[in-house]
Amino acid sequence: MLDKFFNITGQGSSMKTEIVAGLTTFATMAYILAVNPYFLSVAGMDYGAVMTATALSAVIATLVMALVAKLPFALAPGMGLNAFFAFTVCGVMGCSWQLALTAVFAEGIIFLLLTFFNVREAIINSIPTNIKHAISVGIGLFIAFIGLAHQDVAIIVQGQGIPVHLGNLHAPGALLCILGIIVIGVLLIRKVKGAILIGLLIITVVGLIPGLEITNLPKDGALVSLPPSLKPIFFQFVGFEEILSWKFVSILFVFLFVDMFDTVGTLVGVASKADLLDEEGRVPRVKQALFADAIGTTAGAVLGTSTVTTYVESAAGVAEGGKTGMTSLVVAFMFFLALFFTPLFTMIPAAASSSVLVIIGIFMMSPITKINFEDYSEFIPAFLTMIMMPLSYSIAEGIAFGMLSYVILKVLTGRYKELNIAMICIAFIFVLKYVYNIGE
Ligand SMILES: Nc1nc2[nH]cnc2c(=O)[nH]1
Repeated sequence: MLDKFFNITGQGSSMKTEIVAGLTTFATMAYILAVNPYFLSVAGMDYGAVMTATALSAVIATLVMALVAKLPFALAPGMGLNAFFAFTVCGVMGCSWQLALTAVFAEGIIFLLLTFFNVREAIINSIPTNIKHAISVGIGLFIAFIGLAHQDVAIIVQGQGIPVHLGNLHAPGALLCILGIIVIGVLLIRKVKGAILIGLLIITVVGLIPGLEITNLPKDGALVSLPPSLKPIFFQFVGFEEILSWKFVSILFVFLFVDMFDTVGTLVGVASKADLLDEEGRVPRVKQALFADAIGTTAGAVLGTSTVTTYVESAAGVAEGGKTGMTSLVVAFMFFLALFFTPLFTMIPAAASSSVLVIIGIFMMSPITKINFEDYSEFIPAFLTMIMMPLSYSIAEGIAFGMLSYVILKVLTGRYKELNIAMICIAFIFVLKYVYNIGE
């Protein structure tokens, strides 16, 4: 029945492949169950309640992705915007978390409307093919960088006088991450099914060796626990008088902008990697996928968490052969289980997930061969898209640099016939963003 509903065999996949893919994606995302509550608790929110909201919002959004869009993508509160929520909006700007949550809710509603009126779909379809390939490559570089620079791994660290440099390779976190890359690499070369998942488990077990202190053991030894109550953060929005301010509008704009281009980039990049794009380079059922994202953000804000987004980690399951909504159904089920087994799932150490991020980074690089290297009006924007993602630490900024340079170069070389109205509108919005420093 599930095979028929998701057309698993028809798409050249199998039930086993889809389940392994779902488990793999979940394993690379499980860290969010611990990290999101940690970030939002810095903003004053209740840690346990945010953990429940994180898992529940991931279940809801990923279920919509599985059952309505039938695509192998998983969703959860994003790491870029939860940091912006906690450290910029509530920290630097001094706003209450209730105001920040209201901005997330408003963003979710606007997203629903933009999706309903096909605006987001038009944006995705207007991205030039070479930039679409470059988005995948840029995400690859970005996630490998995230893995290598994770504080518990620190193979790449902040430099003194230079932006970054090599960290201490003798530290256990760095060594285990390197071991993870080698183990998964060997398994992949030997074509072992479930290579990423096996690698994750091996590093988690090796991290248990006494003295290493890599794998996070549950504090009181209990692996099962009831989910904490949502009550302190459920439906906590501010009134109209606080919404009618420039501060609120500028916060809302950043949530909207980053979420929109992050999601667009992730959908295009990971779908391209999964060979899911049609002949014209379009993501199938993209409207439904965007709908899942918008529902996730809106429901997440009601439950009490920052913007829910489509995760780049979905590339891990796709790399294991996941092609259908069955993969995401497994992820949704695992997030549901996680509500009761949080201590178990948060054992996976950063060294293990970071080695996976590096390996996925390598997978995401492969569309580089499809980029047109001969025509500089295509290659320069593609290059800027790729290089700006890791260096600005943002998928959205990478796309902004790529799209802006694309339009400028085509106009200045008299090739404006290759542009369409949507591209010009997007470039114009990016010009406004940079001229007025919105989001800085
Ligand atoms: N696309 C995307 N994937 C993520 N994985 C973890 N955080 C994020 C995020 O903010 N965006």
